[in-house]
Amino acid sequence: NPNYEFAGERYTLKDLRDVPREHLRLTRALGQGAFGEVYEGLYKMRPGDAVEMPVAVKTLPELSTLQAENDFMLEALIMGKFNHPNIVHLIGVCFDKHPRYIVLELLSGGDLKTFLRESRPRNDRPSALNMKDLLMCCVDVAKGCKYLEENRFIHRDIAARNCLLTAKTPGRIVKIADFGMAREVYMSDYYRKGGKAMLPIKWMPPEAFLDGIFTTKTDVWSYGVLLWEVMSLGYMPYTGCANRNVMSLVVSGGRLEPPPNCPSLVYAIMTSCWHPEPPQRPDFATILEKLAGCLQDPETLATPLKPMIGLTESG
Ligand SMILES: CN1CCN(c2ccc(C(=O)Nc3n[nH]c4c3C=[N+](C(=O)[C@H](O)c3ccccc3)C4)cc2)CC1
Repeated sequence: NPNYEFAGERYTLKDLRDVPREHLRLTRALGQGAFGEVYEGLYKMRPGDAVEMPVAVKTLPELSTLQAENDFMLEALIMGKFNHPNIVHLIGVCFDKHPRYIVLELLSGGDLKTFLRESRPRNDRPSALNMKDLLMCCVDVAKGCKYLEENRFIHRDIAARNCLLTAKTPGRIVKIADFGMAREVYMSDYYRKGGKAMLPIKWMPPEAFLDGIFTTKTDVWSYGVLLWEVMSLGYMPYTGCANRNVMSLVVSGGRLEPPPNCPSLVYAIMTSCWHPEPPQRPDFATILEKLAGCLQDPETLATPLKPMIGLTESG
């Protein structure tokens, strides 16, 4: 069993529950296969059971590089470490042979970015969402981020595309669901800087894309951009602006404008997450307090949702 060093701790595969392949059956590709190799499946927890548990199954293509194998395994090890209602739960792995499977909690509502875009008000249907719905989504993600912060885990890719919903209907819960594998979905969100890994520049603070410095305050900055994504109902940040222009804009103090009708209390949280000095950015406990304040402010809650008009945006 290879050991893995991560965040100062040692992991081995034996710590993960082994799911017998014969107790698992894949039923359909999820999200029109948009998420690469992720399937819905049914898992017979105990052989004699009549009931089968719906699950999501991530598969590793048979022809994968050793690096991909390791990334896949590391993702399972990382997720196996977490136990929080706002982080997608790992059920187990099938690593005995190819194709390798990671078996995860099924979230049937799809990703947060798609959900927001689908929820934009249309003339035939005013938005199904209100400000409270949006703020509750933000609270869920902040709770997941606070848990990661407490566990000294730096996510590095907090964004609406990497969050999933249990359902689209009220009572929905948002969970952080991607630890490095979902990025092929929104490739345009990533930028190849100097031939190195693809970087989500529009979600990164200056110290990260300039000096490769990642701390929990990196995730705070990204969370501020996620707030903007939610309040804009799923727009691409810095609409129409190329990544390298975003870098120079942000370095010289430029920031995202408030989305239309964004309550000032919420915009104030975003801008606090985008402080140039990492230590000056709030921690997630503070962010949650500020969000609680927004949820108790009648004027904020009464703000109607209005999508951005004018600029068409990509992605
Ligand atoms: C009409 N709509 C069409 C779209 N539809 C969907 C679309 C996608 C999903 C889906 O992927 N659900 C997942 N549940 N658990 C995991 C999932 C993905 N995981 C992963 O680990 C993926 O890598 C991942 C991670 C973060 C974000 C996306 C994908 C773990 C569910 C419903 C609902 C009905």
